[in-house]
Amino acid sequence: MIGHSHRPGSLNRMIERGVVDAATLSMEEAAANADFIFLCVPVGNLEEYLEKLYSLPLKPGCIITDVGSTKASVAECARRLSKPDIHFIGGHPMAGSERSGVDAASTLLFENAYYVLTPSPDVPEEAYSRLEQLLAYTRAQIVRVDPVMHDQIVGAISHLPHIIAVALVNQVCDYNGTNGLYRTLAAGGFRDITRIASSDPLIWRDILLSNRDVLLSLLRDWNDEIGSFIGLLEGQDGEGIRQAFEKANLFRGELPERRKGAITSLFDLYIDVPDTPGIIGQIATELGVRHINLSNMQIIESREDVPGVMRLSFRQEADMERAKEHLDSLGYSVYV
Ligand SMILES: NC(=O)C1=CN([C@@H]2O[C@H](COP(=O)(O)OP(=O)(O)OC[C@H]3O[C@@H](n4cnc5c(N)ncnc54)[C@H](O)[C@@H]3O)[C@@H](O)[C@H]2O)C=CC1
Ligand SMILES: O=C(O)C(=O)Cc1ccc(O)cc1
Repeated sequence: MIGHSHRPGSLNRMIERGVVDAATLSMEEAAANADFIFLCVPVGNLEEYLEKLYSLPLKPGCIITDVGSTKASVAECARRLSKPDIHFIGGHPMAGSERSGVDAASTLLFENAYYVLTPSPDVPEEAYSRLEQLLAYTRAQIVRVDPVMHDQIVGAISHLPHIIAVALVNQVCDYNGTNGLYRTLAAGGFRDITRIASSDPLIWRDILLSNRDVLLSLLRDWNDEIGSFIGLLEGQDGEGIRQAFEKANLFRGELPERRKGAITSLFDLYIDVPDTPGIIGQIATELGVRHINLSNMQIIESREDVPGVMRLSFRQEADMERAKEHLDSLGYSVYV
């Protein structure tokens, strides 16, 4: 497997982390003789990369795919460029995080996640199954979807929530300008539900612009939803509020529980610990020596001399379970 990046620093990190066998600054060199080419650049750079690739003498039968978060624009570009012996199959692994760069790479990232493929009708079944077989190594579940429908669905379940998270954080940030207590008290749950607001600004600029029409329509619907809450409050309509929560509870209760989705869930453990100096380091070391990957840790109540509750967040359920077992055995009170 050959990695290509335009940044020399990334090449060393790819090799050091064992993500690729060889790395090069030359796209031509990386693409020559490839059976599969994965484009993992921001959505706004996909077209320029596709154009460069289609102008090269690629291996006949080569499959080009991408991992971009929108699928309609790249599908349209590939349709325009199409060549008989080169097959483009758009892809979107629906897992990831707010982190970026090769240092965020993980072999388990796509395990049990949905991986959407959006082949155009003229892609031969033989080529589609070759890509499917390769992706089987990620242990993701492949789902075949039309690119336009993909953008509508992912717009609603991933892109719109990112906009809402950013708008919510920015609204509170503006209030905080007048009274710094907003930031202090926004610890905990507010931080959790707005995690995705920390996503990479340039990656998300491209995603939102690429899915602009879908998002404009979704945002108008969002305005209506918020407008209806304004109406309920203005009319002091308690029954309407109850019904809105009940409808949401019902639909949310039907969501698949422990499955990776377009927005990654974290698996949390809570431990009763005294808030003493060094406690965070002590627990992190315990988990580190057992190679248990921790995503985040936080003391929720941190007044001096009062027992604190520490929250440990894991990206993998298995890591959370191993951590619980180990910390239990050390005598900590651990809650899921
Ligand atoms: N972050 C996530 O969780 C997910 C991201 N995606 C998609 O994956 C793609 C890559 O995103 P991430 O891996 O998050 O970002 P990343 O920042 O880790 O990777 C982007 C790569 O593109 C390179 N790059 C940036 N600007 C470039 C330019 N002008 N020309 C050439 N290369 C350039 C960067 O050097 C970097 O190697 C995006 O299309 C994104 O929509 C898809 C699923 C999940
Ligand atoms: O941080 C998260 O949970 C994400 O939302 C990750 C993500 C980002 C972009 C995608 O197209 C899919 C998943």
